[in-house]
Amino acid sequence: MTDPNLPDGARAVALSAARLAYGDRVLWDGLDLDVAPGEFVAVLGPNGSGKTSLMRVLLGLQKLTSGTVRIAGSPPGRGNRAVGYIPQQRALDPTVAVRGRDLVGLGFDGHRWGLGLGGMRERRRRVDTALAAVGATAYADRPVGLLSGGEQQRLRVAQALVGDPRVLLCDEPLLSLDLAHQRAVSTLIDERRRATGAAVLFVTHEINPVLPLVDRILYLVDGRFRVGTPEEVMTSETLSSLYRTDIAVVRVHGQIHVVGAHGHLSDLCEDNPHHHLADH
Ligand SMILES: Nc1ncnc2c1ncn2[C@@H]1O[C@H](COP(=O)(O)OP(=O)(O)OP(=O)(O)O)[C@@H](O)[C@H]1O
Repeated sequence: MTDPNLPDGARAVALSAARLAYGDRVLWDGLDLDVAPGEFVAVLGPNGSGKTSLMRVLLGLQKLTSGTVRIAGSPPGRGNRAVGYIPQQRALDPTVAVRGRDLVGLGFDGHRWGLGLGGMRERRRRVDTALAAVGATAYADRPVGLLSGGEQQRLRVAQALVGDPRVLLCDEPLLSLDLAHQRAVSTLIDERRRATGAAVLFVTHEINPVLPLVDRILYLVDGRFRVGTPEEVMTSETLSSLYRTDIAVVRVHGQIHVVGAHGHLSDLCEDNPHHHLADH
């Protein structure tokens, strides 16, 4: 938990009394969330509960209906370079001819190095390092449209990391990656937050692949939410109260399984990784 006496700039993310509504539809209200540097917060919830909308608020693409939001002490938006973003996976059109290396370079542009010779050299060095970190060096010069979904996703991770963000927003970044690359990408994100103190907000439908990394969970359901450690949030009592129905949370071999009493909770999805493919 963040020290309440910390100044705003010492918090990676500070949401206070945040409310987001589209017309009559309230996605969340009274949301207070301080994320400390280096903290890993998983954002969970069924389809439509407002996880991506939260990312959009933190990116400055969506205004809060009321309340305040600060990223590293400043308002979110284009001028705030503290944020790296790994968007939801969407396959790129095969005709996209931009090279992976250039895609990653976009994540660096606008940073403090300028375009002088030294800046260009630094840019190249950083891009090479980021490409190597995600294992994408071998295909960095190929057109991204021709790469597989998993290869494209690894480039997006490199793009988000190349600018050394203080906050890393990840919207289901493991989707479409095979198990080995899921591990590689989660390890990379984890190493980065430990090395640089970047805070991580990680939207996911599947908590188990990242459970060992998670400090706290923000669980959103139908306008209600709970923030706490996995031990506090992932309990039958808390989830039953959030979903307003009987839910059993079972821990098996260090994994968490969520079972709805009437089998209608596929949206919970820890046991059903396929549901969201239909939505995006
Ligand atoms: N600009 C908008 N105007 C009106 N409604 C919107 C807008 N953006 C999102 N919504 C609605 O807000 C709700 C939350 O959407 P959001 O994408 O944040 O959910 P999510 O939790 O990320 O869902 P999923 O798990 O399906 O990705 C949805 O019902 C969506 O239709």
